[in-house]
Amino acid sequence: MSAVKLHWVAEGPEDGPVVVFGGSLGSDLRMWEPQVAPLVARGFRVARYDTRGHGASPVPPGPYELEDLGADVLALLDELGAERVHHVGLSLGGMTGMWLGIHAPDRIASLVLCCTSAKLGPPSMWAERARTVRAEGTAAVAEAGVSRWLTPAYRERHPERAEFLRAMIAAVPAEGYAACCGAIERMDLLELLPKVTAPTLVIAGADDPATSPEEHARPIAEGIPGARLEVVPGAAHLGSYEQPAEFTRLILDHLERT
Ligand SMILES: O=C(O)CC1=CCC(=O)O1
Repeated sequence: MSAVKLHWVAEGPEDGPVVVFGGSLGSDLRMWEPQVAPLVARGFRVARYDTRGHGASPVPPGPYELEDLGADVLALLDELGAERVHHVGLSLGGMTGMWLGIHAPDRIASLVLCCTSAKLGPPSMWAERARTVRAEGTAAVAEAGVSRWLTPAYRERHPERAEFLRAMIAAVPAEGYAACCGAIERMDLLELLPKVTAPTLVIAGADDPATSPEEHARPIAEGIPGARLEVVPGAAHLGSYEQPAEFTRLILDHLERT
């Protein structure tokens, strides 16, 4: 399949180093709002995109593969006129980041891989979720999604933010969400991680029920030469949203070192 033209927003100085942000399954580019102002204030050009099938990006019929999502980002870099960028991705966005680091190393100055996995099974779970979404819509999986994204304590303190995120998932087109489930179901990057040459920071949420630090983040950090692992307390799967200050501090520190 050929690349689609993603919906994106870029903020910050036009001549600043470009940092591209890719989000989780079920999200749109608003999930990165907490990171924008701090990075812009440090002189970065922040480009956020909606993954294909999500937000205001096109929804081509499935199946999608991870290479399609990667090709979409390479087309976005061409559109931005950016030869080489930093890529920050969370979950599905991190999987796309790994694909870019493996297959387009010349375009990637550094990687930040948040709350993600190089192989996320079982495949039957993704097939079942895709079936549910195609039959009943994304609203049917939105509540369960928020319960993986946020810790119960955060939800209790911020019910309005939990509702904002629930509505975000419920607004994703069913075919886009389901086709991305298929891409995750078939993804296996573990053996390819040693090919990544970009300086890489892996960030995990200590309380992430979907991509736990030990089962998912550590194998990535051990597979990518020179990668560093940080585990953030009090964060579930959408760690950059729940613990924005600590995730942003770690991201900025990594960007400014590379
Ligand atoms: O929704 C989930 O189960 C968590 C998740 C896995 C990949 C992704 O982007 O989100």
